[in-house]
Amino acid sequence: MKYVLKNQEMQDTDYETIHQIGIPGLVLMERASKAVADCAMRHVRENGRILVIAGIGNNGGDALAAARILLEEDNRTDYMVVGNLEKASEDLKLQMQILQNLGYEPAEDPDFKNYDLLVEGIFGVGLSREVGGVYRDVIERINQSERPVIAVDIPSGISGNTGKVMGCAVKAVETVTFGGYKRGHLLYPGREYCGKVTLEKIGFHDQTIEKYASGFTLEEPEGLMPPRLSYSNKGTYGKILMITGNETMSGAAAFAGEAALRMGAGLVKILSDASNRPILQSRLPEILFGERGDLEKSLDWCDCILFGPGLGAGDETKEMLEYVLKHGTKPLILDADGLNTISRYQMEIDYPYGVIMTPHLMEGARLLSKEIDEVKADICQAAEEIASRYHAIAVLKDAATIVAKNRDKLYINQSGNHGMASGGSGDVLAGMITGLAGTGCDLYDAAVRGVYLHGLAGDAAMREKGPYSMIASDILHHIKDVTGGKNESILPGECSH
Ligand SMILES: NC(=O)C1=CN([C@@H]2O[C@H](COP(=O)(O)OP(=O)(O)OC[C@H]3O[C@@H](n4cnc5c(N)ncnc54)[C@H](OP(=O)(O)O)[C@@H]3O)[C@@H](O)[C@H]2O)[C@@H](O)CC1
Ligand SMILES: [K+]
Repeated sequence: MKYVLKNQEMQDTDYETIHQIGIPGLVLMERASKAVADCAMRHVRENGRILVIAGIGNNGGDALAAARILLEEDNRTDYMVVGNLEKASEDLKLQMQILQNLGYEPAEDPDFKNYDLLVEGIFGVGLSREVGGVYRDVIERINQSERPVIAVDIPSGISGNTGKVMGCAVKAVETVTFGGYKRGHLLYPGREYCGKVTLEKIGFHDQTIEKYASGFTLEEPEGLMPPRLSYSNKGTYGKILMITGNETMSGAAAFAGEAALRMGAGLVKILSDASNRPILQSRLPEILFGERGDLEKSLDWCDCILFGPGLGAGDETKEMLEYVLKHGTKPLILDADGLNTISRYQMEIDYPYGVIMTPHLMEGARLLSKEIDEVKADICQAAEEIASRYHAIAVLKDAATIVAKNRDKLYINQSGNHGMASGGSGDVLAGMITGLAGTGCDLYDAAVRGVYLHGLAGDAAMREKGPYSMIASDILHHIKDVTGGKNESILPGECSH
């Protein structure tokens, strides 16, 4: 798990580290610049020429100190500063003075194409508005030079808060960042401008970062699945009720049902249109099948409910949803037509047993009565608004899916790929989350882990089938690769095969 910060949260972490813990800013800067210089040296061959381009804030200070370290290591390095030096930060002025004391003057109007590598520290977490004027000119020259660029902390022009391009932005091959990821590293389009993101420790302590970070991300699949016990039976791992699939969409029910079973669920019962009985029971004989009339007794039977995939958003769905919201007493996962029904009939939700809502951007926009562009402008905020308005855990699905719940840290997902943008993928996700929730996993953990593992299964599918040819069934097929436990013993000492 890694923390993710907004600009202000990083600045608060800086402030506390320097002024309360007592690590001088210049010590942090020296470690940051050493990490940047090391990264630059990995990118240039011997005798390669490096140009360091600094702004006038501390991001520029990191860059100039990196130039000094590169020169100390005998690299052919020039530097330049963009902006009015009279307004520069004290640390930037100091770093520049040190370079001059060592006899290194800034390069005058250098041709960027004469260098093998550019290192840019124009703006970091202090970027506060759209980029224009001389800064815009330099950023455009950097991109037009077609030279590899290393960005200090975050590519200049990318908002650390939203990943938005603030007028223009540097396209980097690698970004070296410090302490924790910034949201702009993980959210699109920023993520595409960063290249590889390397996270370095430079003296911020984990407790300080944890105190200020409002977000986190997962990078390791280990330890995410609920434990399985030697002494257990199918009742131990959850009885899941799925209200899914109308007469034209049996596939949605099949995908969600199989995904929950592949996540380790004990029993899955699908309530669907009667015409789906032969299709579902031949495709997935492991499931129990029920018709809509079984709703009342099925609600008593289950440990967890999935409502929505492939249902259609008509009056019958509305009536069933009203019934579930009134009589259900178990955690509820609302997906697809469950969500469309809520928007269409302007239903309010205040369900005390826990709700996860899994909208894609268009469904999210409808839930908030907003335009999709407003949602895209800050998807973290949109996810938080859905969570707060519907008293739910919101899983807002996009290339970087967000999971939000009031007062908890927000999750930003990094797994997955564009090959997953195809029919059925969302049903698989809904089934995976429900499978985890039904097994007794905390609901927020079920949402986060389901999203992350779904992305990893999609990555495994892409490696096998490629982004064009992979389909939702391939994601299902690869769930086995991400749940682990293949070598786990059934009884002590029984794992040799
Ligand atoms: N604290 C520390 O010691 C450590 C800091 N660290 C490093 O410092 C970085 C943060 O430094 P920072 O806070 O000085 O902000 P930074 O990103 O350099 O930019 C500020 C300058 O940009 C200007 N400006 C902003 N937007 C603009 C625009 N659109 N167009 C034009 N100008 C604009 C802004 O002007 P102003 O808004 O004040 O008018 C100000 O002059 C951080 O990312 C990390 O690299 C690490 O070394 C760890 C230790
Ligand atoms: K930068």
